Amino acid sequence: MTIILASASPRRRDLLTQVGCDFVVMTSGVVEDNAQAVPPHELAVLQAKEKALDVFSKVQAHDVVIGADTIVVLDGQVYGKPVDKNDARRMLTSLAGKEHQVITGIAVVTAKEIWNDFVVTNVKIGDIKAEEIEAYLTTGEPMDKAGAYAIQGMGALFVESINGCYANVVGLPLNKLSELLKKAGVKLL
Ligand SMILES: Cc1cn([C@H]2C[C@H](O)[C@@H](COP(=O)(O)OP(=O)(O)OP(=O)(O)O)O2)c(=O)[nH]c1=O
Repeated sequence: MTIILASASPRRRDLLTQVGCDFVVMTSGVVEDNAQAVPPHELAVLQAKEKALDVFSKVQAHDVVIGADTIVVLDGQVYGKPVDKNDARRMLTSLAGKEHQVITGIAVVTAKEIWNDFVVTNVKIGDIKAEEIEAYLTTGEPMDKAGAYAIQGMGALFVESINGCYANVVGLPLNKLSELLKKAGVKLL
């Protein structure tokens, strides 16, 4: 049995490595569509499942595949990764001074069953000056992150408080993952 992380995200690799998991990475060919007409938590779960199932179709039947999808939700509106600098500017401007939700959908797929769930973390962004947004954009950090910020990077300068799982914001809710892996018969400890 091999544990396979169906993700191109370096953050997810780091988080899984942090908890001593022995795994390999295979990226899925799934194209995300955050405009689908389903509630945000369902969207995250749906896309996590799609990524995991796509990879599962290419591996051995006894393997275990983990997929995840992280989105930012502000007043019911879903923010994925920004398409360009203008999009990132728009996201950061609207997140400033408000609380939003970071939702990660997670799926663990085996030949027997698909276990899936999602985790919500509330994040309050403080007031940000326009010039700070411009300076942050020049770092390039926002571009591959949902909501255009990275709590684990310079984006931490904007985060006033969080309520909930930190790893969930970075892209992989480790406590929830452990719960799903146990159901699939995989123990990390
Ligand atoms: C909010 C936030 C998101 N992110 C990242 C985590 C995810 O990599 C990314 C959300 O995009 P995702 O579409 O969830 O993941 P991905 O495209 O990077 O990787 P894959 O689909 O192959 O698994 O945003 C941070 O790194 N820090 C943060 O604070």
